[in-house]
Parts: sequence; structure tokens; C-alpha cells
Amino acid sequence: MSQHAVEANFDGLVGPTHNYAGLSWGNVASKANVHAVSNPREAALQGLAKMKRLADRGYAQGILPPHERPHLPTLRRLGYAGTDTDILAKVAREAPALLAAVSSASAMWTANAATVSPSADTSDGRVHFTPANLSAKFHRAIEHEVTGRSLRAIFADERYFAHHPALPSVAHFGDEGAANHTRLCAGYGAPGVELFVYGRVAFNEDAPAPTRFPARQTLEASQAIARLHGLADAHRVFAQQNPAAIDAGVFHNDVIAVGNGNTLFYHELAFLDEARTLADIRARLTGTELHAIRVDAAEVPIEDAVASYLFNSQLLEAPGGMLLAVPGECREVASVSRYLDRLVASGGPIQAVEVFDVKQSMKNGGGPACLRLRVVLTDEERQAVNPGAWLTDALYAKLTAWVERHYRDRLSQDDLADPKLLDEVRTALDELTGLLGLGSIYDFQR
Ligand SMILES: NCCC[C@H](NC(=O)CCC(=O)O)C(=O)O
Repeated sequence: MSQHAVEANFDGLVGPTHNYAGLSWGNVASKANVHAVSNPREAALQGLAKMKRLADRGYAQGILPPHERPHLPTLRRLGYAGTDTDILAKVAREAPALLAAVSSASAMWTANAATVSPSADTSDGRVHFTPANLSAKFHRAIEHEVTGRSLRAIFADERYFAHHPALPSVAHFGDEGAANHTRLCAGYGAPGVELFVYGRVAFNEDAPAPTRFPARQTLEASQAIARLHGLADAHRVFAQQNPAAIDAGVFHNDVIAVGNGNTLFYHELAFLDEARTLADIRARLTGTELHAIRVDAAEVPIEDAVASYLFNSQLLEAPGGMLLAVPGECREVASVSRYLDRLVASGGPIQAVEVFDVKQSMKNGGGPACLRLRVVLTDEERQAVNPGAWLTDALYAKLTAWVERHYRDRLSQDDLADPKLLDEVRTALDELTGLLGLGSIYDFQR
């Protein structure tokens, strides 16, 4: 028996400290734009415009809030003491890299917020959430606690929603959430196959692994999530990401593959064992046939896939076929632009391509797909979601005005030490939790 369900997208609202600090070794864009001056206001408005366009098309669109940054509680835990102003001045002087890390607006990339398993797949029939520990990068490893609070505030009803704490925050259980997790199914309410893609095997030093850049996700982490979420073998597949792709800058699987419904769109270098990955999915997928759309390196070289973020698109179910929501950069890379024209003309499941401008986020290595967390919800579960988190026309208007009121239009690394910035952030976020009906989720509110 399958119930009617939809795929909702919960986008991260870009925070007021969005900046380019070059924090992510292995993420080409983050390193390329180190110390560029950012525009947090534009970043947030670009994100909101994407959400609005999709909401207007009838997609269920939700919001996850930004985090409090700079995060003074982390600095205090690391031994800095005194007033907030004293601490900011001292860290800026002694350890500017640490100040940048605790100031990142990286919680905006909600594909890394958590792994979510829909109720049709789990043993207890509830939707399961596990915030990602993001242990590979210090600036991201401090996200999961507040992410967990936000998720609990939005998906509060325990009859429908189950929340787990993040996995142990060590390299062995490095977990990057939904960016390495794809669900394939005949229909959203039907049982699906959850594809977990990992970069290395922590407890086997002989297993293949990248040599240049870090593999952020381990097999052991993916297996733990599948256990916690109560996914039987029929609902899960584990596949290793091609180490060569990671070494080419593909730090998450969602930089080289995207799937939805019965369609998997991926680059030939995505998986270490492509044939086995597809066979494992096909053996479990029921009620439909898998459409595997493979992009060859001869058509789109992996460097072009990374530069354009072709695969970091949102693949969305649309009337009469699927829609690929791509970042603007896809039209700036010739091989990719030509490929997209051929794709739409091919008569396959992807019928339309639409361009979204998320350049501020792209310069840190986050495309349309990074900016959203997918949550499949039955009609009943959807009713149980905290209504404040849905992007309505009224909320869109309030949030754009809120951004325009509180956000700066330029932020350099030096600005991060400005005590006024911290005040601005807290004032804005305090107002935001009211707008979204979230209660007190931030440390400064507790
Ligand atoms: N899913 C997209 C994540 C992008 C993110 N970038 C960053 O954190 C860069 C931040 C900076 O360099 O300022 C990351 O690499 O995890």
C-alpha cells in the first residue's frame, strides 16, 4: 500500500556572514575564491529567488535557518575568555583562520545538513533524520547540534518523525549527509532504494581511496545511518565513489550524480564499480525500471563537470517529464551547454532545463543541489510539519525584507572581527526564529 507523497525541498537560508575563506581543501571553488569579497545580501536573495521560483511552480518548498556566526561558544570552548568583543579581537590577531572557520555561513548547504529516510523505507514507518557530523572540516563539524535543533523544531511530531544524534565526530565515521545519498523509487509514496555513496572504507587501509584530496564520507558512516534508519537490505545500496573523481575535485557525490524517481543522471567517473552499482539498484527497485543517464567523459570532461556543477542540479519531477534546474555556470562551459541541448532533444526522461543564478554560493562550491535538503512526506506527514517553515508568498516577502534590513552587501575577512557584525547577526536571527516560528534554537537565545 503506498500513500500519496511529495518530495519537499528545504533550502538553507544563506546567513549574514557568507564569506570566502578558502576553508575546504578538495573543493576547487572554495580554494579558487579564497579571500574574495562576498556579498551576503545578494547570496541570500539569490537563494530566496530560487526557492520562490520553485514554490511558484507548485513544489513544496521549505526553509532551514542559518546558524549563529561567528560562533562564540566554540571559541570559549577552545579557551578564549572575556567579553565577546575581547574574544573577537584576540582571535582575529592570534588565529584569523580560526575566526574564519567559526564565522562560515556553511550551514546554507543543507544537502549536508542530514540524511533523511522517508517513511516508506524505514522499519518503524516514520521519517528518520540524522544530522551529518561533517567531521572532515572543522568549520562544518560545528553545525550538527544546531541543525538537529532546527530539524526537531520543524519536524516535531514524534508520531511521524524520528531524530537521531549525529554519528561520532571522528574521521572513521565521517558523514556528509544527503549530498552522498540518493533515493530512487517508482513513486514518492512507494518503497524506494536509498543509494549511499562513500569515499573510503575506514577500517580497511587496503581499500581504494583518493590520494590527493580527502574522502569525506566513509562506508562505516553510511552503514550506521542505514542501521539507525531501519533500512532493510531491500531498501539500501552502498557504492564507492570513484577515488579519481574525488581527486579531480568531486568532494561529494552530488557534484557528479543526481537521481530522482526512477532516473539516475551521472558521469561515467562517478562510481568505482558502475556496473555493480546499477545492478544493485536494479535488483531492489520495484514497480519501475531504472533510467540510467550516463554522461561520458568524451562528451563532458570531468573538469567541465566540476567547473559547471552540471550534476549539482536539482532533478525535479514535472508534468510530462523531469526538469533539471541547473546553475548559470552550465551555460558558460561550452561542452556542458552543448550536452544540455542534446539531453533535452534526446526524448529521455529529462524534458527541460532551467537556469538558476546562485553565483554567490557557487563561488564556495555550492550549486542548486547543495542548497537543498530533500524530505519526502506523505500528505499526513506534510500536515504535521511546523507550518512556519514553508515558503509562502507572505513569508517570501517578509524574508526578502528581513535580508534587506539586516544583511551587508560586502564582507571581507577583516570584517569578521567587527563586534558590530556579531550584534547584527544576533538581532537578525532573533527576529528570524520569530518569523519562522522555531522557538529558541540558537545558543545566544538560551
Ligand atoms: N555541498 C556544498 C558544500 C560546500 C562547502 N564549502 C565551504 O564550506 C567553503 C567555505 C569557504 O571556503 O569559505 C563545503 O566544502 O563543504
